[in-house]
Amino acid sequence: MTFNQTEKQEKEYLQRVIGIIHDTINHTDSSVKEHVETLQEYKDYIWSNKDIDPHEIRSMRESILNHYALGESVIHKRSRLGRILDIPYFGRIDFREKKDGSRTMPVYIGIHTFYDAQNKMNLIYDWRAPIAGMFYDHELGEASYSSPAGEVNGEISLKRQYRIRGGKMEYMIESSLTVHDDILQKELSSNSDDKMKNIVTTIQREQNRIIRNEDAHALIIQGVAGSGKTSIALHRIAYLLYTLKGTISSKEILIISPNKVFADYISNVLPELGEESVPEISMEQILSKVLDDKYKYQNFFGQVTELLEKPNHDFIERIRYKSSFEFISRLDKFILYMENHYFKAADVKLTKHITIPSEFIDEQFRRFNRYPMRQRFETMTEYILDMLTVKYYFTVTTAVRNLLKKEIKNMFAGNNDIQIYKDFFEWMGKPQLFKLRKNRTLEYADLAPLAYLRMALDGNSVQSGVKHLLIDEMQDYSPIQYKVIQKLYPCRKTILGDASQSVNPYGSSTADMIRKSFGTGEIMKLCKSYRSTIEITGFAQKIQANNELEPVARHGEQPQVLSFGNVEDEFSGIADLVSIFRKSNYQSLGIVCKTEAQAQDLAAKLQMHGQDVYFLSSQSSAFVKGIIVTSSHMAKGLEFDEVIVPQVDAENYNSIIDKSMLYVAVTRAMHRLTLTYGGGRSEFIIGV
Ligand SMILES: Nc1ncnc2c1ncn2[C@@H]1O[C@H](COP(=O)(O)OP(=O)(O)OP(=O)(O)O)[C@@H](O)[C@H]1O
Repeated sequence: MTFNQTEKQEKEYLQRVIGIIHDTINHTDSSVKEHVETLQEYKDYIWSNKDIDPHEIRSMRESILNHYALGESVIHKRSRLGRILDIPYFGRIDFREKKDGSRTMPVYIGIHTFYDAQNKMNLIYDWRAPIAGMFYDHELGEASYSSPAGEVNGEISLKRQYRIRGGKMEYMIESSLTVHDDILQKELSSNSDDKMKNIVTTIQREQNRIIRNEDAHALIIQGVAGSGKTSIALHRIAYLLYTLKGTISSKEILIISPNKVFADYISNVLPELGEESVPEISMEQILSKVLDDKYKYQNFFGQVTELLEKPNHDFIERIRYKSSFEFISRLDKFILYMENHYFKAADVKLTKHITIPSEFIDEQFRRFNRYPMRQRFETMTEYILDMLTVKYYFTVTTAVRNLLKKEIKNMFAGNNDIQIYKDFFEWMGKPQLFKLRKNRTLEYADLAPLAYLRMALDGNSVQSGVKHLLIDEMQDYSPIQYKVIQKLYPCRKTILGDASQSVNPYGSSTADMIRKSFGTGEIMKLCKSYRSTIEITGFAQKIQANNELEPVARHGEQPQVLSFGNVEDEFSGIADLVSIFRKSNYQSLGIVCKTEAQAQDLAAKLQMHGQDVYFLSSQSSAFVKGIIVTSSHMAKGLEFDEVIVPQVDAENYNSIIDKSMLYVAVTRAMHRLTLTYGGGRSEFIIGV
């Protein structure tokens, strides 16, 4: 007989579980109170007794620290319990192990484990627990999971999904499937939020494989637009924090994210899953730090803007070449060349009677070749002075030591970063590929090679505090950037992106290129797209086809392309669309322009027209709900219920990079999409 067979029984059981959670919360509250009172008692005692002996103080300090730690863990437990009251669980499987005498066990699955201490049983299993993995991976019938004691085989005889909100069961669905389509459809049809939400109730099988992959040292996820890459990567982090508890903590994970707005947008997922947020950083910050933040540089946003607004053949060539593997191999050869030609030894007169011959100094430079070049000076100095002391009883003074070190350093022609980098281009016979901008500002594409050179000369500063690195929007980074990353962060990595969504088409990387740069990596693909309706996905496919993409079966309105006679009419049309949006049930509207300048201009005009819109710029640090006017570059990774793409004119959208931007813009739409133009229609939307 099935445990909780009927919906009525399930509803009663839910209330029983909630009652037990309440009891546990009450118990936890009194435990917190006790800890607070005890700590207060200690404090009072210390304040009122001036002559406590040191022995007693020591033992009291230990007790206080103990109470404090216990109190903290109880508070943590209390907040977890508070969270599960709302949705204690969302799924159930009945599993019977293939073993004599074993009984069918109902496994209720939620965001956190809940153990009923009184009855000594687990009432809810964490979605990350090995047994819970079967909920995502298996249909009814034979199933297995890996436990610490080995593979457990058995059979799933029942599978249910529940929608519980505010502690009330809205409905339950019994299904033989992994995750029932109706529930997924309901999730996907709902409106967007101001922050990314967790998808723990509807994780799909192919997504679960990525979340739970513990083997790959570098897991590279190539996923089509809206396939859940970012969501999955964050669930994977939560999974790793659970599975590897004690060996990795949130602080030891680092996310390389494209900008502050995106970091803010995803910041809720881990806390929703009961984990702390993890630190984030940008690629530019990492590279600039390697160079001691010494140089002014054009940032990535600046590079993209320049490519969009003032595309210049030479600039494109510089970026393109610096993103090639040939460039890396030339750079490696140049480093070898420096090793052989940049150190010119000379005699050093240490005192009136002692001169160190150049041959001897040169020999030492070669002897210490296992050290990076600029690290040898100190070691060579020490070695030479030691030899002098041993052989000639020479007394080394600080002045002599400093003199010798300075002389040796001056024999090396590679002490100035920018100079050697310039030399490198001369040496290759391609001096035109390096250009310093006004005020000695480096181009973005030069930041990584310069950091690479610096690390070769000074040694790597391995960031051993980072145990797992997450890189989102992987397609926007070039192979040389990955080389630097690999040297700095030799830890495990999860890297995700979509080659079709590059805003940096001349300097982008595919999954294969990333694997080649790292020298290792397992590539996994996500081909199903969940964000947009079939109609929107079909429209995007006509702009830039991806044969691997499979849209989720969810229908909606046909995207519209609206033609206006001129820009003024187009603007009025957009203002009308904004008014229509306000009357709709949708929560978020993204007006996504090609460039930031266009977005700023449009936002200002709409504001003048009395429309309450928010201009999201590259300087913004938070995502807001409502009506946003922004550029494609900034919109990347975000999503909106409705998207309007203005100015899709032939003049505005005609290059490869324009096409990429248009693709990014249209794939941000979940439910409704409109494109407008006031002049000639762009070739990218002819026939769509
Ligand atoms: N299994 C799932 N259940 C419910 N929703 C899902 C699922 N997978 C993805 N989604 C939804 O699809 C949308 C896209 O997810 P996400 O932003 O993670 O995709 P992405 O691949 O990173 O997108 P892009 O590369 O286009 O920015 C989100 O609204 C997410 O909640």
